[in-house]
Amino acid sequence: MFGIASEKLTRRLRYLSFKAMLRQEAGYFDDERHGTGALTAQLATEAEDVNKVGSLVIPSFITALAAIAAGVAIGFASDWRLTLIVIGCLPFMVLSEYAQAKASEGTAHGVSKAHQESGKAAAETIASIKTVASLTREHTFIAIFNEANSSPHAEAMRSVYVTGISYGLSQAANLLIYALVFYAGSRFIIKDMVSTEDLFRVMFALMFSAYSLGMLAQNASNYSNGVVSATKIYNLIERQPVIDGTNDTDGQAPEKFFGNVELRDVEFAYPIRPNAKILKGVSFDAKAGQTVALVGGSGSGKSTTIALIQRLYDVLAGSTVVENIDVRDWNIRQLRDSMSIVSQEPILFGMSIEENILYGKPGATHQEIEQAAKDANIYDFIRNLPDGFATAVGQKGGQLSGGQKQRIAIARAMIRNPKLLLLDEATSALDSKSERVVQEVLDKAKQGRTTITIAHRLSTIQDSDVIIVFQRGAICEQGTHDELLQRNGVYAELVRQQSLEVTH
Ligand SMILES: Nc1ncnc2c1ncn2[C@@H]1O[C@H](COP(=O)(O)OP(=O)(O)OP(=O)(O)O)[C@@H](O)[C@H]1O
Repeated sequence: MFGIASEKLTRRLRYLSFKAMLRQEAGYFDDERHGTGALTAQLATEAEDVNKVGSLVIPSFITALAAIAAGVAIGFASDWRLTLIVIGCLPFMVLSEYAQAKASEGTAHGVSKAHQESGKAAAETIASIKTVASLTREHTFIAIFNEANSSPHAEAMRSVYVTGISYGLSQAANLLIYALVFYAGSRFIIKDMVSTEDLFRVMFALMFSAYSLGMLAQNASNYSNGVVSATKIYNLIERQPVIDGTNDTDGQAPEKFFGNVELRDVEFAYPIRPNAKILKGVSFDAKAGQTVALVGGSGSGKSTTIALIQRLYDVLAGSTVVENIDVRDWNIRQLRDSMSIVSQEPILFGMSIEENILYGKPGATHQEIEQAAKDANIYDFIRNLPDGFATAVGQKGGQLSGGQKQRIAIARAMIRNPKLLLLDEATSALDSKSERVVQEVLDKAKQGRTTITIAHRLSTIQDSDVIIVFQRGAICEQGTHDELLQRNGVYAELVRQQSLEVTH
């Protein structure tokens, strides 16, 4: 009964903590202390700790209480002197069981923590197997894994000694206590103070009580682990995120969305590095239907700007305004639903092509899915696959080429028919042939919507209505391609550098 109840509670806690994780704002995950690895490990193990309280600690507490009551009653009904002697010895027996449990539990914890470290090294290597193989660095990573494994090995060796010695000591203590009680009992029998039956009755009744108390003592450590884990889980569940991506009730949304975006004197620093200003007074407009390009050196704050438009973070000062509403006043789900983003690394889920596209617009008809695939110029490819739209893409889309993945990601973005399209270097991870195909798709996709695009290849954004040039977190120039060339400033220099790269 307790087992069933605690299993149900564990499932609920897992559900609530996963839901809580999805509610947290992006900055929460940037913080290494709350890295995804730590949180998912928390999800897996801490609910289990709480489970043990219900399935082990509570039942063993009730069993121990019942066994002690019965043992003491039987003992006193048989012989009170022997009963008092055995009761006097009980704390020592319980203590020795507890010490043994504590020692082996402590070392087991150390071993499993050490194994987690080496497991992390192994998982990271396997996940990057192609890079490891192409760098021919297999031996390096085998050595790293071996090194990471030496700590669990040392821990395990320590555990063997500690567990062995503490087990031996606790068994010796128990046997000593038995010997003492039998010695006292036999003296009583010789003196005719007690019968042999009574001696064995008292012994067995109270020994079973001691055994159940020992079990309780062993499980008591699970109780403290359970409390610590429950506190962590509840802290996560009860944390009120500043930006709650699952909240679909609060906030407002405009009646009609045209795709107007406005940044006003935006100052920003990432929560993990609050003193490093990333954006310093950034202001620009993207009017409905315009194509606005963000260009500039690496690390100048372009992707950060896109993240602020999606309200993955909050600005420190100034405001990000979408359709005349500050993003902080928008309903966060409606804000994000009203735009689509295509980024450099297309992220597909390990499901079918159809399911992946459907994530853009749950409930879309098959016709809409096909149309989105046509818009993304991937329809013919999908139709020629043996399983068509039902083809599984593999984990992270691993069974597709970069260009195919990107076009499916574009289909997922286009199925929403977004009025605001954000493109964060959507073609820069592709080879030149795929890049051309995807660029054509994107050029078509820009029609009839506001597009904010980050591009390194300046030739792809020359026709933009406005080009915004970022330099170290601030805008240094903005205008059309021709205006900026005439100005002969940073943009013109970037164009010169790229044409030099092309001609060389
Ligand atoms: N999650 C984060 N936490 C802390 N700092 C970050 C985070 N993401 C980016 N940064 C830092 O913010 C700065 C701006 O990064 P951002 O990605 O916006 O630049 P970018 O102009 O898009 O660069 P690139 O063209 O290389 O993609 C960089 O210095 C980067 O190290």
